[in-house]
Amino acid sequence: MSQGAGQAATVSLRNSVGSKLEVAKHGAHVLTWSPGVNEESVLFVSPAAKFGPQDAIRGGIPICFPQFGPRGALEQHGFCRKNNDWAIAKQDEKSVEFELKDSESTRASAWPHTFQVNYLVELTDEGNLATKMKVKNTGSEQFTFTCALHTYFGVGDISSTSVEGLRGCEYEDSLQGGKVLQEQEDAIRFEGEVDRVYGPTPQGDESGEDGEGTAEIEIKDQSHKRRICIFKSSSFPDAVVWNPWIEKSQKMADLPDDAYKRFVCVEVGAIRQPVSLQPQQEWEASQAISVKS
Ligand SMILES: O=P(O)(O)OC[C@H]1O[C@@H](O)[C@H](O)[C@@H](O)[C@@H]1O
Repeated sequence: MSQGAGQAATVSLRNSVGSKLEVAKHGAHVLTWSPGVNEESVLFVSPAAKFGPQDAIRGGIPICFPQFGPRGALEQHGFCRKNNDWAIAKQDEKSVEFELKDSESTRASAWPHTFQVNYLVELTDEGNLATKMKVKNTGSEQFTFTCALHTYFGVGDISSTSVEGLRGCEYEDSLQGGKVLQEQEDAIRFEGEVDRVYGPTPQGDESGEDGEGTAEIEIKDQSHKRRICIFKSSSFPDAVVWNPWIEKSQKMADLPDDAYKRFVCVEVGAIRQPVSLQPQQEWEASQAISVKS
């Protein structure tokens, strides 16, 4: 455990070809991921991010659980991302698994259930970032939850960035009070604030002919001349596309006013249809991210 991003206690992983990543114990929050030697992190972390015990870190991969956004009685995006009680369950050179169980404070919240979340973060031999989230109902009553891996992807310039793979998909437009629309475009481009929950999104094919599969969603970043490929399991049926643009950025104390130009959030999750777990039942979902030029 060391101090990363200036202030957070972190775990660092590095593979034999020089790929590396860093995860803060606070929130089991992936902060940086560099797929190649001497490459900058693909993930955006705000230069004004806060790392205190009560803060949600602005950037990287916050875990939204057991509530996505304002869809329930809890605070926005649930209590996991601000939680300091994550323990390290397992760790080796390539992976680290975090574990969070219900505590006095979670039981006193508007979601008072008995649960266990395990979150595995792995650096693959190819330098890709693979994550797996497991939720177990360890109590004696059924519960429901929504969740997301709220990834902030760094881009060279949001104006020459597009998100692809969602054409034909239904989405709730948060900027129009959740109005349900259907995506007409092959490429979602950014000329203002975008805040949408797509779902269910089309499934990709991890075993494609070239052995590399077909990503569900791709971010095309023309400035960096790269594509970020997002693979997700079917238990993450939904995907959020979010960029705050200028006015919202100006209102966010932990984001410089012009920082919206340098990231896009594509967040895989189980959002539109809450997941229901019976006592002792488990749920599991995964995401893998790779970068191609
Ligand atoms: O400021 P927060 O709580 O981290 O949320 C950031 C954004 O997170 C996104 O997931 C939501 O769709 C947006 O509506 C929200 O503004």
